[in-house]
Amino acid sequence: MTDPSRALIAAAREAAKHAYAPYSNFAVGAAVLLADGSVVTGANFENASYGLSLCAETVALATVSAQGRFREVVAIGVIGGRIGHADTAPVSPCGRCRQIINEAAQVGGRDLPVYCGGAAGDEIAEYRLSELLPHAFGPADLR
Ligand SMILES: O=c1ccn([C@H]2C[C@H](O)[C@@H](CO)O2)c(=O)[nH]1
Repeated sequence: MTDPSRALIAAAREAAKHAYAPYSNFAVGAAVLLADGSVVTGANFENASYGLSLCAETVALATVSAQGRFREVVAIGVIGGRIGHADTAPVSPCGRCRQIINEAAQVGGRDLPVYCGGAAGDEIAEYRLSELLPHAFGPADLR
């Protein structure tokens, strides 16, 4: 497969248009690439009870799971930035999302590439999940 980073960042930016982020005013989009080439997206979903807010990566991966496709994840793109600004600094997944991405990585048997971008601009930072979450706790620990 050709490098999917640009397509995933573009899909994540499209998804971020649907962020529900009236409290932080920070819109995040995530795009999950599946093995057959299809892409599932999500955006952050905030709540008046702030701590209940869900991140874009979590929303996207829960949607993938609800489609019965959690084992098929091959890469993830994430973007974020302040609403109404063209922020270019790449946003990388929060700690909780790294743990959730790790679940997909472990059940799918892939050290998932995570592409990080800003709301605008060409900069893409590329990581592997094992770099973002070394020595992770995961399914193997429960065996
Ligand atoms: O990896 C991240 C980090 C933050 N957010 C959201 C949570 C909150 O709605 C807003 C500001 O933290 O960004 C995500 O969606 N993903």
